[in-house]
Amino acid sequence: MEKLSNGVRDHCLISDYVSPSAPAPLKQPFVIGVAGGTASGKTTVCNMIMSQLHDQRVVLVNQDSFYHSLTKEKLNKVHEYNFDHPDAFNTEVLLSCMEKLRSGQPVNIPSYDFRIHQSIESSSPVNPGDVIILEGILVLNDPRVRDLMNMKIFVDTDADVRLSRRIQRDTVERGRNIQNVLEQYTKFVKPSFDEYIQPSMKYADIIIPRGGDNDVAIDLIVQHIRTKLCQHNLCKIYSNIFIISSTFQIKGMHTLIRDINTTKHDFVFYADRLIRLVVEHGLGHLPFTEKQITTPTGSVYTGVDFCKRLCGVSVIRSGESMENALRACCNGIKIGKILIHRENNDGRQLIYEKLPKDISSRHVFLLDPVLASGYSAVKAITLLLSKGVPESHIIFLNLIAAPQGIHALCKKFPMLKIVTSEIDSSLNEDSRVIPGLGEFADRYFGTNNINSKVSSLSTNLKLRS
Ligand SMILES: Nc1ncnc2c1ncn2[C@@H]1O[C@H](COP(=O)(O)OP(=O)(O)O)[C@@H](O)[C@H]1O
Ligand SMILES: Nc1ccn([C@@H]2O[C@H](COP(=O)(O)O)[C@@H](O)[C@H]2O)c(=O)n1
Ligand SMILES: [Mg+2]
Repeated sequence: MEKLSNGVRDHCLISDYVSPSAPAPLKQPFVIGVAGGTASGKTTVCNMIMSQLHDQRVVLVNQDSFYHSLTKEKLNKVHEYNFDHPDAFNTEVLLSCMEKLRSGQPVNIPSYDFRIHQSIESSSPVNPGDVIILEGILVLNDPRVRDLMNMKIFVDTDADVRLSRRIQRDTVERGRNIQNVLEQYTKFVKPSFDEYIQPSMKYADIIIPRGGDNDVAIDLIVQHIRTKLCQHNLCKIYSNIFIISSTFQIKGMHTLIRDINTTKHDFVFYADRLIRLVVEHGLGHLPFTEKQITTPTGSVYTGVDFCKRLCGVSVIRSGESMENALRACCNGIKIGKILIHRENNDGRQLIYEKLPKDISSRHVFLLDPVLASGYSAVKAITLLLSKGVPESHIIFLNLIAAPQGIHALCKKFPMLKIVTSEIDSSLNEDSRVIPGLGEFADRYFGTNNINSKVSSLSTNLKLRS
């Protein structure tokens, strides 16, 4: 009899439990905010990102479009107007447009003419995208706007460079003379930068020094957006794939475990941290019953009772690396094993299995850190089904999944749940995940040698002879 880490014994029937409402899959658009001082290169960076992606699922919204039009009185005293103060923008309209885009509705974004300080008649229709980039000097200043964002970027360019660019741009493109630009800069632009824009840099997840000159930063952002687009597609097609929400901590752990130069010690440490997160997320998909308890203050607390008829099944060898995390969360959990031999790219043979006898009455966590083509996983899941485990009681936990594997499993087993931490781009000709991390088991258990390091490098990079 097994015991969960809360010490409660295994006594409940699965039918006592209700299914949890599944955490919302990644269906809402991914919103990226790009802030920075005037002429730091925000518009240039966003245009570069847009043209590199060349994808209509990515839409760009400029905060400039939401400037209040100046009344006649204000126009007469335009040199006294502060265009760099938060009140210069109609943030209510910006928020309502962003909400509409986020909920999948098209919007008309106003067009603004810097020469006449007015919104002009024609507005631009913007279709809802999977990724929305919102760019402008103050987009990180207002908490309501900030809260819409999944990723915040600040373009940080030297003030002298910005001033010289602004003089150039505003005299050529915005109908100003040098005298106007300098006066406005000293009176309003610089003080507002110091008061509102510079302090908003602390909210940024990414700071891009040198703006459009920083090819490396732009490449990274483009790559990240491509990943998000791929995830959006898969999550739109399948409701049974769950990606743990990405944070820069998680991205950092992935960066370490994927790096060919990471030592075994660090690989194990960071893989273990990620595995623990995936296991905890997977546990959130188990059914539960409502439960009331009394606290030491004599008050009643209404909570939930975990499902206790669980087991793990690890796919030897790499799946064994996930056993400790599962044991740490579910004290005394039974863990079965499956050994599957890869015969060629698409052939898989079941070599060995040892599973709990009563597995058909348990919720099963299938453990394998990398989902590539899905052939091994299909073999493992087919075995579990043949033992009487209901498809809906299988939760497949892994760290990295390739789109091919997700398609294969989600199509064949629509009731199965897959919980992963990142979806990679594809498979190479050898059916290995790319960018991937090489042979997980070899790196985790320290059985890789220099030759295998070189061979994994050559499959990933195609070394010149
Ligand atoms: N890396 C760069 N090198 C040279 N000029 C640049 C660079 N980035 C932007 N510019 C120019 O500087 C001006 C301001 O850039 P822009 O992207 O409009 O900044 P922002 O939107 O932050 O105000 C534009 O005229 C642009 O062409
Ligand atoms: N009528 C206007 C409206 C705005 N400005 C200035 O534009 C700057 C914001 O645009 P960036 O592309 O430079 O980020 C802001 O600093 C305002 O001073 C303006 O001059 N006239
Ligand atoms: Mg701009």
